[in-house]
Amino acid sequence: MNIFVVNSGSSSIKYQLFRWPAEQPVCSGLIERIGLPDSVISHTVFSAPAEPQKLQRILELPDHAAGLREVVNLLTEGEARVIQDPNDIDVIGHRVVHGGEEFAATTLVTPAVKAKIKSLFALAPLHNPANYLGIEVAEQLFPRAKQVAVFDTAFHQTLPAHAYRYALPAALYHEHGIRAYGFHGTSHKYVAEQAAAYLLNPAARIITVHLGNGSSITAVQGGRSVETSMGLGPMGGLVMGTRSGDIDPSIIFHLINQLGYSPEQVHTLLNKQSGMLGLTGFSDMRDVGQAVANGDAEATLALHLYGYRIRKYIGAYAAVLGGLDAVVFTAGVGENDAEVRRLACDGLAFLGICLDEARNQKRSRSLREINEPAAPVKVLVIPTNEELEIARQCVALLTASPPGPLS
Ligand SMILES: Nc1ncnc2c1ncn2[C@@H]1O[C@H](COP(=O)(O)OP(=O)(O)O)[C@@H](O)[C@H]1O
Ligand SMILES: CC(=O)OP(=O)(O)O
Ligand SMILES: [Mg+2]
Repeated sequence: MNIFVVNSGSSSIKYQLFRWPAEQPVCSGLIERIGLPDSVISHTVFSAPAEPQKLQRILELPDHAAGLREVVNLLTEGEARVIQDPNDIDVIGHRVVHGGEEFAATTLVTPAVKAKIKSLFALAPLHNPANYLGIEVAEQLFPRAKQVAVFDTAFHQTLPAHAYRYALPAALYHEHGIRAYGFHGTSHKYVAEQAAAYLLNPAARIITVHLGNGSSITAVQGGRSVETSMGLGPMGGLVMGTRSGDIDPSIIFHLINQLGYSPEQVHTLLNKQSGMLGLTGFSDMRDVGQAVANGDAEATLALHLYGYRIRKYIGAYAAVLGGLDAVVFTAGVGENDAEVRRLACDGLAFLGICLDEARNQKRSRSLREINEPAAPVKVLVIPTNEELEIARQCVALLTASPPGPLS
């Protein structure tokens, strides 16, 4: 069975092709800068034991449809070809960021599911429109494939009401669904399961720290999400690449009433111009690190603010869990940035979190422990793999109630 997983972002598409049941992908890739004249496709074909074959193309991809069409060409034509025809794809797994309260699990895409995803555009404006477009384009390009939606919010549907409700008039929840939903659930679930297996403890109390362009932190107990830092939409909580994370709501009214911002301008400010970009001029943590190395005082402050926010949440979530077995760092920043991990864990020895700086500095692409050997709490770096988790969930859905032969 060929499963193609699509993770459409606002300006990028990540993808992997799996020939199930092998969990090593046949190929994977990333399209960046969609909509700009110099879009970049980085495509890798895996053919172990040979070295992976990598190719990169810079071309103009005006939109996601053009991007996915180019991927289909790579899959079916030329030197990197891995399938004969788009009809060889049996299943497409789509990452969908916001699923509201409707979707606690992976689901087949139907017109009603698409309508629901569309109705949530306003709550996840950087993500759901791109996810929706990815589904529409995939339906055209792969007409024979089953389309499956895997929601970032699904893993967090286990949050208790005292965690997901806001202290607002109750009707806003009952009539309008205003509550915390939580995001990056596929990633938090994937790394929490890896950590529990590593600890040989399915009941483990784990804090998973997903630090990518968007960032969030989750408290997991016995494999279930019990608290998470993002709320109604993917804006609250930690400091991110371009999003502010937690702010006092009175700032919004000050911006509008005193400084003349329109609601749209505030929205753009908090989503696209804040976070590390707003503080330093750089949204990419590698650029921030370089600025810090060059002695930039604002960048140094921003990095401390970023680490401090994570530390504050780790303390809070240790209290939520009533103790702690492991802290897991994952995603682009969490997996690669030793200084961020050091700042996030600084001063937490009283909770049993003691980093071993030599282990923290080591680089590796697999699960590793970075705590002092005798420390009571494991601190782990675990590479996330949202695409693999999405493929697994597609298989689980389709084999639970098989609608017919799959391949
Ligand atoms: N070697 C590195 N050191 C520090 N940060 C890194 C490194 N590699 C990647 N990153 C960070 O990871 C971020 C992207 O993470 P990723 O998980 O791919 O995010 P997203 O899925 O949200 O695009 C980049 O913005 C960059 O800041
Ligand atoms: C939900 C979210 O913030 O996703 P990403 O990190 O991919 O932007
Ligand atoms: Mg991501």
